Amino acid sequence: MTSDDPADRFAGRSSTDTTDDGGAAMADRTVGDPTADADPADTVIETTDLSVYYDDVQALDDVSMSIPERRVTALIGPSGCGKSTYLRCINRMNDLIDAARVEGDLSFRGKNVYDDDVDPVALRRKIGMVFQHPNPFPKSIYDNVAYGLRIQDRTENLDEAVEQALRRAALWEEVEDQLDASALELSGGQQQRLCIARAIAVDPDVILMDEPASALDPIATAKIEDLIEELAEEYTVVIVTHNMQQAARISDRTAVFLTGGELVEYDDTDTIFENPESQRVEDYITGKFG
Ligand SMILES: Nc1ncnc2c1ncn2[C@@H]1O[C@H](COP(=O)(O)OP(=O)(O)OP(=O)(O)O)[C@@H](O)[C@H]1O
Repeated sequence: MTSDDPADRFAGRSSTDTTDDGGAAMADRTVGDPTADADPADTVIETTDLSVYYDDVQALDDVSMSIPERRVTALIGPSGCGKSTYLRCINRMNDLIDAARVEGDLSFRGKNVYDDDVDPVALRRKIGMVFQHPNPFPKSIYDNVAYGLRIQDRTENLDEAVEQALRRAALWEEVEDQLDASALELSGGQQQRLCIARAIAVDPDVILMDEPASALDPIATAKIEDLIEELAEEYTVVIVTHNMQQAARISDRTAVFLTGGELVEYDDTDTIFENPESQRVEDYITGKFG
């Protein structure tokens, strides 16, 4: 019998060789109560004592947190506190950095993504990523979105899949008459939505976003923010942002990292911004440092 567990599709394992509690057993070891308003089974990503080093520099220090399904989780904190490092651990993009060393456990739907039997390429199909600067391929709009599907030989109903991804990325109406035009002719905001369409075309479970709007003007930023909120109806979204107002506007949960790669507080976004537990977090969000 084939398992429906998304994690099976990146690890090539049987449905019986890991726990099926979605990592809930570890929830009591996390900062705050990450699943206060949700069933613990809704945890998609569970980090336990995650530390990352670049050679001798420690970028993350024993980070434990659970990321809930179909919510927007924002990672905020001053420059260099490890937000991007944490994000890149989730889909093993840090594998591409020779100096990076990861310790601890990071599970995606109950399976440690650093286990030997995990294929990072397959993992990245389930956990897509959108970067700070839009990076469409120098190809047509259509070919950008179709790219991942073609690589996977999923070319049946390709036109329909491309249209659906562009619709979900709120770009279809702007590009439906110019699908063969170069993606590089689009505006920066459109290019970023195209990159989001490219990421969702392969049907991921999680979308990681590293400051996806920081290179965009306010109107394009507003569109991306609206889109992120819509995407969370279907996907789990984790976003790094320097913009605290943006985190407050669009996220459900907020994790505050401070210097040294320490996760200082993680809670509902309203609590973080209105009633943080830690004085250091209050000082940071009120602009006293950072
Ligand atoms: N490829 C790398 N090689 C060596 N050190 C790195 C590398 N990437 C990050 N670092 C170091 O790791 C620490 C955390 O960096 P990271 O980029 O994760 O922080 P950040 O919070 O995302 O910062 P920013 O908000 O400025 O993007 C910093 O001290 C940084 O210099």
